[in-house]
Amino acid sequence: MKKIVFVRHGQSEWNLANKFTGWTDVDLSEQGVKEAEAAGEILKKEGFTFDLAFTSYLKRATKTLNIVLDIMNLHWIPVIKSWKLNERHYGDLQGLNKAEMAEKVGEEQVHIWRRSFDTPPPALDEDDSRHPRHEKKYEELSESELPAAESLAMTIERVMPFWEKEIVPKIKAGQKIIVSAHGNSLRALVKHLDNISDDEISSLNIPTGRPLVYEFDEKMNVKDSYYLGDQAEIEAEMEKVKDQAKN
Ligand SMILES: O=C(O)[C@@H](CO)OP(=O)(O)O
Repeated sequence: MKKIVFVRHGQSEWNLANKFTGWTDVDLSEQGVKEAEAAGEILKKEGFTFDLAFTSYLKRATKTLNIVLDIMNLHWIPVIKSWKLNERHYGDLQGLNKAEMAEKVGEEQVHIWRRSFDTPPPALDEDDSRHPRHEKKYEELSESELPAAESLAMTIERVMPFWEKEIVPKIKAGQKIIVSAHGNSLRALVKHLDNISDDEISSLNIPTGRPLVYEFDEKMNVKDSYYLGDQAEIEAEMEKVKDQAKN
């Protein structure tokens, strides 16, 4: 049986502060470290092992992966990092509080920014210091690849080719893989794997630090998918993500 494990990074400092984060490179919170440790523990307990890992360029995902691999004593496996697994770029909203914004512009508007399929948030100006063109870690990106704000649809356009080209062939070759990424880059993947419509994807929320397993048949059809851990707790965490912009 071919499998892959996805994990959204543990709670970040800005998840804790309820701020739009996107490509802002914030650290894990104390609770986020604990969530990453719990992810490693449950993967170990359930008998998972990996021979290859993927993560983004953002430290909340790379640190989560390092903690998981540390607990599983898998420091030695190759880790492939790509900006293509980064969180969706949240444009000019990055740094703003979600609930405060809902108070200001209304919950409906914030819901559109957070969960609509193809409406991007307001874009960053090119000379804004938060624009990725000013960061060394994105110097490999071409002009057309550098985002100033992304919708989920735009995120899908960079995540899915990476999935097809870099990850799927390795699953097919029998490699056991873990991907440590982000709420919206993982929503892009889950949308594809579960064949979720553009409308329905708006109600999908991914909790932090919970391993999500996908099982495939030989033709890479999804046979099963499930979160590891207490299902009631996981449901409650998904609801909390959904309600972040409630004031
Ligand atoms: O702020 C962000 O980058 C993401 C993930 O934390 O938020 P949201 O769930 O609102 O898309």
